[in-house]
This record gives sequence, structure tokens and C-alpha cells, in this order.
Amino acid sequence: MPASDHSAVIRVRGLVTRFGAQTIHDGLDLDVRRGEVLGVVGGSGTGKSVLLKAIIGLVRPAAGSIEVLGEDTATLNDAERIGLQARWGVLFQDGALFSSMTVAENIQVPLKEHTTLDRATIAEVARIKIAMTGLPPDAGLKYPSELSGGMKKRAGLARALALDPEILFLDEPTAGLDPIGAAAFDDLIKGLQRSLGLTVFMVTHDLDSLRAICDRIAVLIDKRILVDTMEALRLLDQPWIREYFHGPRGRAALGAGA
Ligand SMILES: Nc1ncnc2c1ncn2[C@@H]1O[C@H](COP(=O)(O)OP(=O)(O)OP(=O)(O)O)[C@@H](O)[C@H]1O
Repeated sequence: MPASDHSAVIRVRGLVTRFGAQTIHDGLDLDVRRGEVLGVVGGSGTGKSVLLKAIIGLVRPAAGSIEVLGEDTATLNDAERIGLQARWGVLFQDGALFSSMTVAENIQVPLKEHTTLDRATIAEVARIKIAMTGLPPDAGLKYPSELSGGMKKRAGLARALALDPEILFLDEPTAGLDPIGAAAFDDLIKGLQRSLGLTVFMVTHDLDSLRAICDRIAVLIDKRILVDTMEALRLLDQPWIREYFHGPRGRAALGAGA
């Protein structure tokens, strides 16, 4: 494998984000490696979603730099920004589907926005994405209100994959799913990540997901990030990490030896 395959596809340096007087991140550094599944964890309100939004340009940093796929996101003009956005897909927590559109129409939105493909090809791509995410073929004709929670997530994932992105951002993908549905969704993400060579940035609270599919884990603590493998992080003597990995839920998810 060439050395460049190990290079960071997301490089955050000295990130500071603020809302009014509240500082969310203060000098945060993070590298996300090409082809890895990175799980992002941390206590409630520590800034996991804000970090995701800062990386995809929905929150403007007060200081620091964010490079995605080699592009410094602060210096892009509109055309460059749109070009970069086409190289990642995002699945927000609730799926964020347009309720007035069918699943197929939802998936077609980014294709219509970012490509010059004809209607028949766009419809065919949408059909492929529906199949890839394990939805039945007739799901394309359904409206979001007619879908179960798990199907909504799959439809959101199909839309996130519409443009064959290099990076997939997931915000709490298994939240609200029952354990069997969550495990199936984890399997789907891991399978797609492997077959498509995706880099996955996944905000989650779900210890089962972390164990099942993440290569490394980033922990938001004190407005910064600690990143390592789960095995290495679990050895750290840090109060939140101890509680998270060695508390009752951590022990249950990680096995009796945790
Ligand atoms: N648009 C906004 N305006 C003002 N404050 C915000 C905004 N977005 C987020 N915040 C604040 O930033 C902090 C971090 O929020 P964020 O949603 O990133 O937390 P989180 O770590 O994802 O939490 P959770 O696990 O509970 O979802 C919170 O205190 C939140 O209230």
C-alpha cells in the first residue's frame, strides 16, 4: 500500500469554536486517516456534533485550521467548496430526509445538484443506492413518514452515498434503533466502508458500535481530543474514560474482562 494511503484525509489543527461566551473547542488537533472508521465519543455537550459541523463547514471556527482531502476549508471559493462537499456524505441523526419527497427523490437531490447526469441515469443510481443500503426496491416510492426508524436511517445513508463520497460523516447513526437494528446498521456501515474504501467519521454513544466497527476512537475531553485504539484508551487513568469504558454499560459491551 503506498504511503499516501496512510495520510490524513481530515487534519484539524488548533481548532477553537465558540458560541457567544461559551468555548466548545480550544486548541483541538485531530487527524483522520484514509480508510479508517473513527468513532468520536465524549460526554453530552462536549462538542462532538459541533466538531462534525465545523469540519463540513456548517460551523465557522474562531481559530485554527481544518483541511479536508488536502483542501484548507477556510480558503475555498464557492465553486471549490461545492466541489469538496461532493466528496463527502453526511448522515444526520434523524436522517434529515425531505418529508415531501419520496426516498428515491431524496437520493436524487445531490445527483441533480452536483452532476449533469440525465434523468434515467439518476433514477438508476438511486435504485442502486437503495439496494446497497439493504432497502427493498419498493422503498424508493415511499415517503419518509411511511418508513420505520431503521429504514429512515438507511434511506439517509443511501442519500449520503449518492455521489460515491470518499468520506462518510455519521452523527449518532444507531441512536433510536433497537439492539438488533443497531447491530445490523453497524454491519452495513462496516461492509460499505470495506467495499467502497470509505473513511468514516462517526459520532456515537454506542459502545457496541465502537467495539464492532471502529479502528480508532477520538474522545472529546476538556475541549480537546485524545485519539487512540480502544485497547490503549481503556488503560488511561482519566475519570470520564474510566467511567465510560469500565462502568456497567462499558463492561457489558466490552465483555466481562473490561
Ligand atoms: N448553534 C448553536 N448555538 C449555540 N450553542 C450551540 C449551538 N450548537 C451547539 N451549541 C452548544 O455547543 C455545545 C456542544 O454541542 P454538541 O451538540 O456538539 O454536543 P455533543 O457532544 O454532540 O452532545 P450530545 O452527545 O448531547 O449530542 C453544547 O453546549 C451546545 O448547547
